[in-house]
Amino acid sequence: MTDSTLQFDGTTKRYGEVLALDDLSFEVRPGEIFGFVGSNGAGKTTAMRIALGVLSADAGTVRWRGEPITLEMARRIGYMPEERGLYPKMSVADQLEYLARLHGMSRADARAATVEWTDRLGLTERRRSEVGALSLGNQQRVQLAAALLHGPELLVLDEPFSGLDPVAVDVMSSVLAERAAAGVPVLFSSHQLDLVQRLCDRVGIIRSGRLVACDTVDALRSTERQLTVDVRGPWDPALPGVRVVHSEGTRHVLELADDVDDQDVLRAALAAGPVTEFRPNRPTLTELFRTVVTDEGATS
Ligand SMILES: Nc1ncnc2c1ncn2[C@@H]1O[C@H](COP(=O)(O)OP(=O)(O)OP(=O)(O)O)[C@@H](O)[C@H]1O
Repeated sequence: MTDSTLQFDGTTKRYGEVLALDDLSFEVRPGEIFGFVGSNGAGKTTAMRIALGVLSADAGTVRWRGEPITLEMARRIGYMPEERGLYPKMSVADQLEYLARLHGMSRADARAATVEWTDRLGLTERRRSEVGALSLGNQQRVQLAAALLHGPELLVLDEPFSGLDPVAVDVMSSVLAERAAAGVPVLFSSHQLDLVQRLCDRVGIIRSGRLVACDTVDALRSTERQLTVDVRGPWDPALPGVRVVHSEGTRHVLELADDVDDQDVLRAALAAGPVTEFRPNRPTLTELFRTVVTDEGATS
């Protein structure tokens, strides 16, 4: 494979007793925005750090453009680590120019890119401020600028949206879409599943270091047979082959096994009282995530 796909292949990592990644395999294709989601401690950061070569795997490989990622290749990646590594006493502009230079840019290019990205991310007025004096959201914007200003050919971003206000979320979303449209593979982790649902071409759900679902958002949302039923009366919807995803008052979201006839569910509901709502339900990514995670137990 010589295209710019990022590929995890059987990646496994232990921290002592903790199996943080367990035979993790998936790929992020050129031009694709891939959302990496999972509970706290599921293994997202570990996977991303291995992709960057910051951490080594115990088994398996991560390849980009068909090869294990070398230090030289890593310079062409835009990486946003979970633990943000900015120098608090340096000004925003000095910081960004310095980081751009580390990525091999000339002084003039580094300066121009700093101006461009600080303008784009709404930091024009903050260029001369010390990073440590900025609000957390603005520090986050600087971190994003740092990941983007050298024109990376692969983006690996650990929770890039956390702490951003809605305007910054929109800017960030459009930047990711633009980079993907230019053919860059984009991998990012997030707990903001509505955002992931809106933005991503494909999503990988990781639980205890294993990939438990990986597909387009549409395909994932179609895998469950769910119904929303509202019955104005006391009703226990836990019929054979029916799992109650959640109930709120008289309104229930139900997941049906393959052999359950939805008309039987309707008859049972009508026997309990007037049915004011009965419709197939396409779960949101958030609902799907809850199902996938709680089905198989909580993570550490
Ligand atoms: N340096 C370390 N030493 C020991 N255990 C670690 C270390 N780093 C991570 N772990 C463990 O590995 C597992 C995966 O952690 P990781 O940080 O990759 O998860 P995550 O999905 O990024 O979580 P979050 O959403 O909370 O950021 C967890 O059980 C965590 O406690």
